[in-house]
Amino acid sequence: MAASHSSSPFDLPTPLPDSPSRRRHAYHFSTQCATVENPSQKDQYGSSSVPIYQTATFKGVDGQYDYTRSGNPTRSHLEHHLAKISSAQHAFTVSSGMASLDVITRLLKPGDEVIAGDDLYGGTNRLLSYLKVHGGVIIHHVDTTNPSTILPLLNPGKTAMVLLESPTNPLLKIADIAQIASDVKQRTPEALVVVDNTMMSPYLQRPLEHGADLVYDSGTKYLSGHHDLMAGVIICNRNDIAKQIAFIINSVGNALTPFDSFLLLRGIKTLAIRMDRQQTSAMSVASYLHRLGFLVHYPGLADHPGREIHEKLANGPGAVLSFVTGDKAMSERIVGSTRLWGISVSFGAVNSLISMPCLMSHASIDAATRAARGLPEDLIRLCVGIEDPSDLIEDLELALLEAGAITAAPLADGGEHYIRTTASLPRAIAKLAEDVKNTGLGLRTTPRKQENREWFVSAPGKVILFGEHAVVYGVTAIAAAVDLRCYGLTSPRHDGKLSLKLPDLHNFEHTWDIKTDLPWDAVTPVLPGDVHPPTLDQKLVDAITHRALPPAARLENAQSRAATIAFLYLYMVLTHEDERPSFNFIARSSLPVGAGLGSSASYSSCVATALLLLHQRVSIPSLPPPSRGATPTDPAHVHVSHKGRRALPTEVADEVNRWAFIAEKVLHGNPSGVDNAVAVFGGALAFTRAGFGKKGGMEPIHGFKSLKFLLTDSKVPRDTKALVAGVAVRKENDPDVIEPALEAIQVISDEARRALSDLELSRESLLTGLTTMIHENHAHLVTLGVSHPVLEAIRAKTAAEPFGLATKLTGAGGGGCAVTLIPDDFSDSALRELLVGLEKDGYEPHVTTIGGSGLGILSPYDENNYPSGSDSEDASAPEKQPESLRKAFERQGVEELAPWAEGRGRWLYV
Ligand SMILES: Nc1ncnc2c1ncn2[C@@H]1O[C@H](COP(=O)(O)OP(=O)(O)O)[C@@H](O)[C@H]1O
Ligand SMILES: C[C@@](O)(CCOP(=O)(O)O)CC(=O)O
Repeated sequence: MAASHSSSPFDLPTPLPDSPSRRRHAYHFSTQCATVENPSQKDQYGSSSVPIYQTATFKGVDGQYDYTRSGNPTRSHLEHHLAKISSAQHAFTVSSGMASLDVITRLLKPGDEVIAGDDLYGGTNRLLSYLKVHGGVIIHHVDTTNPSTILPLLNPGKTAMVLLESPTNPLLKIADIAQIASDVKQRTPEALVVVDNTMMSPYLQRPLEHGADLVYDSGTKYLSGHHDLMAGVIICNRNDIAKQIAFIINSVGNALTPFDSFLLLRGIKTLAIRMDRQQTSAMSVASYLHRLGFLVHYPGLADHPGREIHEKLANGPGAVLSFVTGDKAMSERIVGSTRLWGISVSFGAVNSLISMPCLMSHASIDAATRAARGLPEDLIRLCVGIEDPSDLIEDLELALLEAGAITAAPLADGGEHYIRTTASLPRAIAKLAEDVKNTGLGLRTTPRKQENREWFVSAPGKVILFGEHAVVYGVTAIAAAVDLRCYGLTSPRHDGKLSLKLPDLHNFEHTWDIKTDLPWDAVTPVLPGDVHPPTLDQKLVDAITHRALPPAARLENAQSRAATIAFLYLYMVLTHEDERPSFNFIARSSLPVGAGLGSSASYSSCVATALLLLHQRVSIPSLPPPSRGATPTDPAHVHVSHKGRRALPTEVADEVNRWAFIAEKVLHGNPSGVDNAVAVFGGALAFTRAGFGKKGGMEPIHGFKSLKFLLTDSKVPRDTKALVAGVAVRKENDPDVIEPALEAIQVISDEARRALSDLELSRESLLTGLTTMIHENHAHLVTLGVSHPVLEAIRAKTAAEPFGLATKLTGAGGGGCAVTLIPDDFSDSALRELLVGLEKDGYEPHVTTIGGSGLGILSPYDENNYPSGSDSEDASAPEKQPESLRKAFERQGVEELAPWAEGRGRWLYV
């Protein structure tokens, strides 16, 4: 993991790459941990280990230090080192993790309100309860796994602090720190977002980067790693808060002692290496218990409900997990039977520990509150150390056997294996059902209603500025929404049929009898609340391909073939039991199809949204009914100045994004996910795919809106799937050429991200920098083998005098589109001349600004304006009835599509 250094003043000895062409990488985290250097505090004898200044006072009057309560050189070294590895501006160390929270909560005043989680470390809960009684502070406990539960409690002028743990202790629940921090900043900007990061350490998670104001760690745990000291760490970036924290620590007198500072500094040097080992073993232990059938809480497991969010926030699942047995006495027996696992509170040491939170770390929370907050009495927490994982699993297995939690069962081949004893199964099943029910988009308790609405949805295409192809291998891509979109419209049927119409693809159209024409025997439905596995169900793809596609003659076009399979795949896996909605779906796009502008992702996003709405797996927020009749131009609601943006909740966007990614997999084989992320979330993003040894996720970039680009469609068709597969082959055959190109592209993306977010960078430097980076990124794409003579011709034309512009291919390349940066001082007449020249050569140029809205859904309040476009009803529809939305949609020319759709009413956007 490369650390981000831009915000830390402690930039030595870490080198910063100063030009995209000079590949000099920032030191990785483990290097930084091991390298303790503070240039402003050189040791007089050059000692390689920081000395312990075991002194209470310092002589003299004008020295840097006078009294160890206020400052001590050993502690300064430690704090400098902690700020460096946390990429933070300020770090403080105190006598324990709880002392950190004590210092932080001293920022509160009587009457202030604090919002905290409902699954919290017992000590945190105890201190908050104390403050409630003695400090007049109002504490709200909420389920932080659902950011929307916090919203109603955000009380401007009152809410002073939002206190989060993620993962929580001990249930390993995940809070979307980034989403919550953004909500808090929007509604109660004065409130501080505080995160207890002890479970993760700065190696795995840096909440300041996700919008937190203050982060604290119990240094007793992973940072020190040996359970031989107590320490607390507080980090922050804001100078005003840092000043107050320093004041409180000095006043209270709980700063870390010189000797403990020395020990903590020593421990930190091995943080990364310990955590890597502990995390890998934790994954093995979690998988082992999961295989036996226990309900295991660990964000590394595929079925963990918060896994995707956790992967966005952190670089790994950590080394703490918990599980239930269904029986408190049995749990006690298991804990008592282990030998290698020490029965102990705390976690983070090199030795593995086992505990029952309700009897130990969380015993200070009374039983009724524990029950109310869903903390099971039989919960066992495991904190995995660095011992050999096979010894750990064997010890656990023997303890499970001794306690009667597992039993030997015969295998068909005559061997035997262990299975969980059935006595505790009902409880686990009940819990599972409860978990599913509790997920926001979970199982419906009411039967499905017949859907009579027409759903009109749309999603934008994208332009990748930097990082295409490389993004498939974990390199960051910088991409933004374009102002061309795909539109999808559903209309209900009542005849048990399903139809798909794709006017852009040779007017492809087909209708299926849902019961008889689709290969239902091949589908494993994904139930509401569940996520689709990371790989496609090839059996279903094959069954659709061979048994559900229309005759070959009608589907010789590979594009409509792929689009149909993607549509049917989603339709079938989203269907469960006999809930099989009957409707027509039609998609049209103002984007060129297959030109590198993400037409497939915008189509996938429209399909996913339409199907999720029709399968009633997502719903859009309800508004009060209009006070007067709506018309196509007047939605009859209060005017909303932000034009519908942010009206679709994040849960809907996330769910659509997950399913659009599945459709993209059908269309592309191995998509990175950047295209569908832009299609759903809109704006401009720095996107990194998860799973390449570094943090995956996306970050919005704001510096794009003012830039003007030219997108030139070369009109040379190409196939993303084949181009991506081609790069994979070259990477395999020629790693010495391809790997350095991928690394160089990462440097460009990092640099571009930094430049675009740097508000102080002059416009001229930004444009010059982007120009260089466009040339360099294109050169690397040539190395990856995805350019095309026609793209080089467009580059040459735009670069030639008098234009002198920088152009690169965008998207998969091999034809498709090129993107050209238009600087501010490029005259209108030169632009006209360039456009005419490009058109003359047979290309299709399009001047655009980027970064507009993502996924949109037409608010359904206009449903009365258009009768349902049901095919089965059309025949009997009286001529004089107004035209159906579907008919009008089909009739629009491609140029009019966007303004016409806009005029249909109020669009809600992500
Ligand atoms: N308007 C549309 N209607 C139907 N299918 C579409 C549409 N736009 C894109 N697709 C699907 O996406 C595929 C194009 O994907 P791809 O080659 O990656 O091009 P792009 O670079 O535009 O995303 C098409 O073959 C088709 O299957
Ligand atoms: C080449 C790639 O980086 C982008 C593909 O974009 P498009 O399909 O050409 O619009 C592949 C991907 O990110 O999935």
